[in-house]
Amino acid sequence: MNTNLPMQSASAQTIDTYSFPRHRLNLTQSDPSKTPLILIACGSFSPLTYLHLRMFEMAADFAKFNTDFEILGGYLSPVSSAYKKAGLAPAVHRLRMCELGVDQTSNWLMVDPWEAIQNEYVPTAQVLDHFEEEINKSLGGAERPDGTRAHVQIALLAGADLIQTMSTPGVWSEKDLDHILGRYGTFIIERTGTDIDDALANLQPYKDKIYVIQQLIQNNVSSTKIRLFLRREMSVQYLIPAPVIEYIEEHGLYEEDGASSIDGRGKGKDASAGPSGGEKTASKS
Ligand SMILES: Nc1ncnc2c1ncn2[C@@H]1O[C@H](COP(=O)(O)OP(=O)(O)OP(=O)(O)O)[C@@H](O)[C@H]1O
Ligand SMILES: NC(=O)c1ccc[n+]([C@@H]2O[C@H](COP(=O)(O)O)[C@@H](O)[C@H]2O)c1
Repeated sequence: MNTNLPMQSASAQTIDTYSFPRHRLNLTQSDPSKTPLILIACGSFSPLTYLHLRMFEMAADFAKFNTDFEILGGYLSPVSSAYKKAGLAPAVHRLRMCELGVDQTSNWLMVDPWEAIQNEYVPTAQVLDHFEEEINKSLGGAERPDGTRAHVQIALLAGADLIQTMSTPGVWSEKDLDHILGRYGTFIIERTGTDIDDALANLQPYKDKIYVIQQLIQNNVSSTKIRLFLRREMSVQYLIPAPVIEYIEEHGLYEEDGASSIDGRGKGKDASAGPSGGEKTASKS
């Protein structure tokens, strides 16, 4: 596979040296009757799993067979260290693991370090604005076969559990929800343990921009479970990309639980991870 490596590794970038990764971006439309689309997956990726990568492939198939979108690219945007969720490895490691995960396995996915390298937590609405700015303002959107330019639709790619949090009071501001779902839209991958109808019940005003994707082959892997396995010195082979496993071993990541990084925002998902897993692990089983 042509791995098409970036000019500068995402994990080596700083706020001062940042440049938008576009080494695999093909801003040329082949079907002008379709709307060009770029998918953005925001998350912890601590660590990256095969399901995080599969989400893009499932969404690409869904877009191809069920919508009038033409996918031109996909980005992983790891959250910054300021998120302080339990089990969150430092951003530089999560960026590198995401890069290692996509470099050898994909010819269209990229890792954008912009969100991860910020000193402050950046809400998802602003992350999507960053992509809008880079792709439509700086790069001028996509080129149609006749040479004219087309606006690229930016959309959030997420699992059903993330969408369910959109109905949980205090997690998302109304303004941000309206911005994300009203302006950009979202592709949602169903997830074991999350009732999709329940998750979408309060989001009906935005239903035209919410695309729900069934997992035809169910994969219930989560980063929480991977961290739990690693702490117990159990194998995670074939659950996450091999270069990511090597990187974790090399840097001694996830040897201890993330309890010390729990903050006051209820992000301590690992706090009760016992033999049968913590609260979040259990809900996804
Ligand atoms: N098995 C899965 N099925 C569907 N969506 C998933 C799955 N695993 C991760 N996702 C989605 O991937 C995105 C990034 O998630 P994140 O990095 O928080 O992964 P996670 O596995 O849920 O992590 P953690 O277990 O640490 O909370 C989220 O939108 C999440 O819903
Ligand atoms: N208000 C917000 O913008 C908001 C709220 C909750 C989660 N998120 C994002 O969702 C992603 C996944 O979060 P969790 O791992 O906490 O489920 C992260 O990228 C995070 O930034 C954003």
